[in-house]
Amino acid sequence: MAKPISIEVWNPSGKYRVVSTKSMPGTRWIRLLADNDCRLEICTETKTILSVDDILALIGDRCDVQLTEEWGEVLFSALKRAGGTAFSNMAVGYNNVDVEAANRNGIAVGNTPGVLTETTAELAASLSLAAARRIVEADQFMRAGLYDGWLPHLFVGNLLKGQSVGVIGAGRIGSAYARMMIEGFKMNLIYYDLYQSTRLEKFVTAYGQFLKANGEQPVTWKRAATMEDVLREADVISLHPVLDKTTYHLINPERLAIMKKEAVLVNASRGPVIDEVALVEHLKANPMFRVGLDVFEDEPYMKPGLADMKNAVVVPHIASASKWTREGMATLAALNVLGKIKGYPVWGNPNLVEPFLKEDATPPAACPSIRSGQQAVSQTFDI
Ligand SMILES: NC(=O)C1=CN([C@@H]2O[C@H](COP(=O)(O)OP(=O)(O)OC[C@H]3O[C@@H](n4cnc5c(N)ncnc54)[C@H](O)[C@@H]3O)[C@@H](O)[C@H]2O)C=CC1
Ligand SMILES: O=C(O)C(=O)CO
Repeated sequence: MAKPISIEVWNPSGKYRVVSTKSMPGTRWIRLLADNDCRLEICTETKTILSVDDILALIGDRCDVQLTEEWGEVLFSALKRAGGTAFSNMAVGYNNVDVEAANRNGIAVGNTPGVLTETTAELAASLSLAAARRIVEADQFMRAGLYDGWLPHLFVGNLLKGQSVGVIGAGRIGSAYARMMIEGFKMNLIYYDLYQSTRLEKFVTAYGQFLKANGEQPVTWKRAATMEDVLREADVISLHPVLDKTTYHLINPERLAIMKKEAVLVNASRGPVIDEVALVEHLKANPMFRVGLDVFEDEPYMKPGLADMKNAVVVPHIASASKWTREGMATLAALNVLGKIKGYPVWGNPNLVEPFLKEDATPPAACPSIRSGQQAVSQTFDI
């Protein structure tokens, strides 16, 4: 029998029981559930990743809906037995969710797209700059009291202006990142995706025309026929695909070998998109090659040797960590499960979630981004 697990309860007499495996930022998500006849139980365990037994104990013998954690057959069948109807990820990526198992158990699955697009892209841009200009190394140098005056060769890094920025996975976040690097640093884009990113292409064309009309060098875009074309040509490459079997170890030893020796590689998608053991070896052999990583293959751990690499900037999966975004993710996750309880229809476009995020407005009577037990959770829109 699983040991009891610490929780805080909101609206104890609520008709519907909603369980959250984490405390989430903000209070609107709590109010929305409590004000709609939900008893909300929030896990207050201090450990970060709950075990399956922990979550089974949380679900108990009656649970209407659930928010965020690793989910497969054991948990979805337990949620079904407890009368559950919905699960929502407090994340847009849902590789931690066995959607087929949810379908088999008739559990609707939600995620939180759109609200984290710019926040995540800004972190990827931050990692691009931090790696290109060796910010962390220089910071540590200063703090160690090693600076004793300006030197021509001190922490020389990479110029971005006029260089090539590569994006693999030009969806919501990849497109937002591309625009930041193009608008902000006049970089030229080369991207690879399974789908054409028409809106992004039109933006870059128009921006290039604007620059030319003002006597400046226009920026350009190119849709690569292969991923290798991006890796060969780009000076900065940022990874923004979903994690699935087609993108697992997408960056492998062979693809690392064809990248420029002084390239910058950024990953704010999922750790397993990169073969991290191969990356450590590549970083050791190529000191001018630099990486900026927000995610890791074996989170929360780094592969041996990565922590020692001066040409790596590493942060702990914080790409969506802005106040507005995290509170918005909590709101969307709560409204996904609340919408299922109320029998609301699915919102037409999960890319346009602003109507759900207005603090003092009543949210639309819809599920922001959830599919009934039979439909896929995520869609790819031409953004
Ligand atoms: N580090 C963090 O905190 C965060 C990480 N993420 C990750 O970023 C991912 C992308 O998020 P969004 O941009 O909102 O999703 P999205 O669905 O808008 O974009 C993903 C893109 O990847 C492309 N893609 C899929 N398979 C591919 C392949 N084999 N080769 C090339 N492109 C491929 C798709 O066509 C799509 O355009 C999420 O799935 C999640 O894993 C998202 C938010 C925060
Ligand atoms: O949204 C996601 O996919 C994350 O990784 C957390 O923001």
